Amino acid sequence: MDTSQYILNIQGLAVNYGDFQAVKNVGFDVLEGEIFGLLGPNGAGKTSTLSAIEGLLKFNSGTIVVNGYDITRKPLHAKASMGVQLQSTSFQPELNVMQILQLFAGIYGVPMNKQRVKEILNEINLEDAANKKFSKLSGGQQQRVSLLISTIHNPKLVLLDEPTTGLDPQSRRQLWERIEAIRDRGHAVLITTHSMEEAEAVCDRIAIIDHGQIIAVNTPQALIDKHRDDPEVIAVSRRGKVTLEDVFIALTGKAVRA
Ligand SMILES: Nc1ncnc2c1ncn2[C@@H]1O[C@H](COP(=O)(O)OP(=O)(O)OP(=O)(O)O)[C@@H](O)[C@H]1O
Repeated sequence: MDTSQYILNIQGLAVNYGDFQAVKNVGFDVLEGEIFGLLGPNGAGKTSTLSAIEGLLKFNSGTIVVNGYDITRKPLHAKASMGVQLQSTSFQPELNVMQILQLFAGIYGVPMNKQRVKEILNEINLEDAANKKFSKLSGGQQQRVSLLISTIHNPKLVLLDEPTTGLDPQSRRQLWERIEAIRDRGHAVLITTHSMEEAEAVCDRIAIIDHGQIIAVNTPQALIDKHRDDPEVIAVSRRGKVTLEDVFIALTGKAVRA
């Protein structure tokens, strides 16, 4: 495959906290125009992997290349190629949406006058929110604003850490459509989620990580097809239909993680 299609390439990634190996020899690629899901039980190593990609965490070995830039050797270029969805708590609650968008546009060096802010809020059906304080928006509206900010500088790679947690079904579906729209504009999207329904619905490919190691990478459907007849999958499947969640539980075990 033409390696220029890889927006993110990770090889041999290891993250240790003291003597504890949280991420072991992790490798995967995210391609231009795909939504890639990183799935795993609590404590599997998803956030550690994401933090390493974001340049927030010094990793012990391996390479991470974003848009052709090695995160260790060319951190500024690599970071400029990424958009990270910040948690709602990262925003100043006293600022209104217009001020927040202009603040982040300024940080990224993107020209953004009031007219442009209104236009992009219009695109996400939030035209009435410009003068509202961020803290007064609903959870779904806050997520839409933070998704918008993650793409404000048109990054090649967008990193979304559990973007729909806590949203009602309508807001969740609307956010899925927005994430797909980001993909369809040619961005690569890396998403973590605990919702297998979400992964099945929006991810083009997924990787399952457990105890710091990647144990499967494929399209959701290919993983279901590959494992549908496994005795462990049949044992956990409910109501006769094999889902991605059944495969996930069969591969990672039924035990609840601490
Ligand atoms: N700063 C730290 N110091 C020590 N151990 C840590 C630290 N951060 C994470 N860990 C441990 O590393 C492992 C991986 O954690 P990580 O947060 O990457 O998992 P995760 O897959 O994102 O989990 P979750 O789904 O619960 O968010 C866990 O066992 C966690 O307890």
